[in-house]
Amino acid sequence: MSATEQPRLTRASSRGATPAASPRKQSATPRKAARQLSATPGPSGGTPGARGTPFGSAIRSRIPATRSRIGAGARAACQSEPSSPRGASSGSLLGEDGPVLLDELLPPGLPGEGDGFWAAVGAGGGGASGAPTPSSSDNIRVYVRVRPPSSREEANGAQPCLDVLGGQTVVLSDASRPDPFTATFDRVFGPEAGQEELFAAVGAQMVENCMAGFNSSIFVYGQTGAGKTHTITGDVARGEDGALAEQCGLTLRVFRQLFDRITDEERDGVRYTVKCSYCEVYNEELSDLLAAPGTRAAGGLAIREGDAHRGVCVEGLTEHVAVNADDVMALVQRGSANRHTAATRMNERSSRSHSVFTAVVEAAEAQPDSGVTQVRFAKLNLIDLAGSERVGKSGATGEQLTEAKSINKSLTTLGRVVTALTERQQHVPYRDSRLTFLLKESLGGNSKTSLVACVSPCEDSAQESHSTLAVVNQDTVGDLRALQLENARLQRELAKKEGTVTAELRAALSAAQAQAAAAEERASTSEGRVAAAEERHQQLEAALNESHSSLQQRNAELALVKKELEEVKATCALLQKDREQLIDHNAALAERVDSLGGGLERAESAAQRWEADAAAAQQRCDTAAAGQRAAEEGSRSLQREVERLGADLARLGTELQASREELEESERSKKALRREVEQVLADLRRQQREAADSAELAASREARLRGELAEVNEALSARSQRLHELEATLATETVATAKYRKMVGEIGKLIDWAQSTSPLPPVLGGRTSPAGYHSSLFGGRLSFGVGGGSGLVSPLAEASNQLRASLGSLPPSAGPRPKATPGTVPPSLSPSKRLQVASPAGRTPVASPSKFR
Ligand SMILES: Nc1ncnc2c1ncn2[C@@H]1O[C@H](COP(=O)(O)OP(=O)(O)OP(=O)(O)O)[C@@H](O)[C@H]1O
Repeated sequence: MSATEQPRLTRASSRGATPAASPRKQSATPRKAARQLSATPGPSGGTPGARGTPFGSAIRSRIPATRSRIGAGARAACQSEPSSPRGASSGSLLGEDGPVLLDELLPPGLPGEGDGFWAAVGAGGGGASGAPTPSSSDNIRVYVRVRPPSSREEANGAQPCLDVLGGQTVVLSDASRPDPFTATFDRVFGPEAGQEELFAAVGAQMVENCMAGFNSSIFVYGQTGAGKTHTITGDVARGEDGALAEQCGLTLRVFRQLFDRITDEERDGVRYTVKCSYCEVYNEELSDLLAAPGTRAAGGLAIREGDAHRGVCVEGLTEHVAVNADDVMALVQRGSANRHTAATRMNERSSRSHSVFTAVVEAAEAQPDSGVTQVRFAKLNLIDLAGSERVGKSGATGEQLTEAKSINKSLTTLGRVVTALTERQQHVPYRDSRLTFLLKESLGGNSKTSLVACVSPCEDSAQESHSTLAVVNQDTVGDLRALQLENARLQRELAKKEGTVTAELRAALSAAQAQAAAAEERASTSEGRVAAAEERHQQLEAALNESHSSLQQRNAELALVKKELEEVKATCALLQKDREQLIDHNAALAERVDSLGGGLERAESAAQRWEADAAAAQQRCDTAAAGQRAAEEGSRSLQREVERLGADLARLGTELQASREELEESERSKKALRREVEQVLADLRRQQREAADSAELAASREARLRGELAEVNEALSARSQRLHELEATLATETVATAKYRKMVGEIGKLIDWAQSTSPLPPVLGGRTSPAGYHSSLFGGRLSFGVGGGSGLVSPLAEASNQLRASLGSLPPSAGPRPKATPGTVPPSLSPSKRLQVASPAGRTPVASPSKFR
């Protein structure tokens, strides 16, 4: 097995797998080998190799011869297309910056359009003179499929322009070029070829490649409406009995066979897991066609270059475990419904994106001798490329124009990548487009690729068909160059070997000649000896000839051995690496086995259960991932809610702070108020105490006053009695006083009369007095005061005045009250008058005289 054919056996299982194929795996059991060898023959007659040696030695051994023929054919093809110089017949496409010619999409530096850059395929034929030469490549095979004319084309009376010759050659007769264009491929399928035929030739081989551990891809390429989706997907409806529809495409057929093979292998104790993903590249954006609705990442998914084991990975791309072909189809149908499609002039439902359906097939096999579980991975990609189109013809504008530019750009990059790979250039521009970066592992290295170029049979699509056939053919030059280099190297090696062999032969010849000379010398001594010498000479000559031819044979064998040695060395290097890893792993395992001891068996059976659970868990994981994404969305909206609540909270916090301050302020005022209230209460209590004291005082004063009043009343009643007595006396005396006054009055009158010059005496007691005196009824004071002598005051008046003085404020006696003289104050009223004058207006005097009444 050559280094490039090393199956891609990658990661070790968690229980200690060997990362690479072990020698045991490569030399399949007779049963498996028989099964593999009996698989569908390769498209160009090759038989799939035994397990671990796909595209077996039969194919490999005939490659050099075939290649040299391809080289010659290709050169002839390139030179025999004078009628189609670059650009002259190219269709106009639209590049990033406007219309570009089709041939500008071809890799630079290549000769004319007869060159192809897809794989080591048959060279483009050189028109009538071109001798089509089929070829095969280990890693890339190119097929052409010519679809039947569509009803639209038939209705338009379109003329056919393609002929298929011998199953490998296609001849395009285009009115726009004088000579027909001829190209040869691994296989050409005519309009009559059905889906099953295509699968048998293309799909079945890919399944075998995948089962042998190679990354395998099928691309469908071609003009829009040429039949790519029909070829890769087709009609996925199933009959009532579960039978496939006649027009069912490659995908369902491939997976049906893959699961049949898995079932077979599982009988031998190998456990398989198939995880599928489905994505599309649309306008250079990668999106998951199986993502739950509403979870598609804006701006597309990111592609990362993972570690050596994981390779390229797409972040966030969902993987779905499939256990049979129906599961796969359900996924394909679900994803296809999410693809970007649009109605174009060429196709009612034209795919506007590149879609990549990937199944990662994982095989885990426990090694009975070591207990190590070997895990192998292989990827199977089914790629439906968006249709290349001539913008002018398709009439694309706006969004469709952008799509067309993006599609054409990524197809150009795909071509450049393939060229770089086949020319073994140091830099391969994988990263120039999403599609090539995504498919990095499936394009280079050990991967096996089949390309199906789809073309329309009708003349109105002749230019597009010509472009398609030219593009898929371009790789011949790369392969030719590689072959030329290889050829030169072999020539140099042969020359070197020939030099060595010639020298050896010359040495042998001269040794033989020396021997012959010696023999001749010896023979000359004797006749008999001469004859013997001659015989010996003939023998030596025969031996020399024999050794010469044996040397030539050895030389040829040496070249083969050397080549094999190189392959073996490369394999050994890989095996050595694997061995070292295995040794490391075994050491770790041995340690683990020691430590696990008797628990190993239990662990093994538990591990088997875990493995069984793993698939279910994976499915749960997928569901959980979808759930998680939904939860993330929920969490994002919660986050927004939280932020909104946060803002509310902040606002409430501010309000709370303000309220707190207000509260503190009100607390302070409350405290002040409380203090005031306490103060008021204290005052009140003090006043109450004072009031109580006052009340007590007042009560005692009242009691005292009451006592005094009682005493006064007593005294009053005594005095009243005395007064009554005195009044009685007064009454008596009043009468006497009246008489006395009358008498005094009359005396006064007499005095006045006596002092006057009046001759007539005053009337006294109703009679005229001689001195003109008269009686007057004026008060006693005047009467008593008249004359100004106290000797005139009666004893009664004096007693009355004394009584009044002792009573102070007593009201005038019930006796007759003297009339006031104007300008004087009656002495009986003066005390009360004084009190009233001293008190404020409207107020009751402090000591009411009422109680003394
Ligand atoms: N080999 C075939 N046999 C019968 N019908 C076919 C065949 N190839 C294509 N068709 C029909 O032609 C039409 C266009 O084919 P399809 O959609 O596969 O084209 P396409 O290359 O995928 O186009 P686009 O790039 O626009 O998506 C479909 O109706 C399909 O059924």
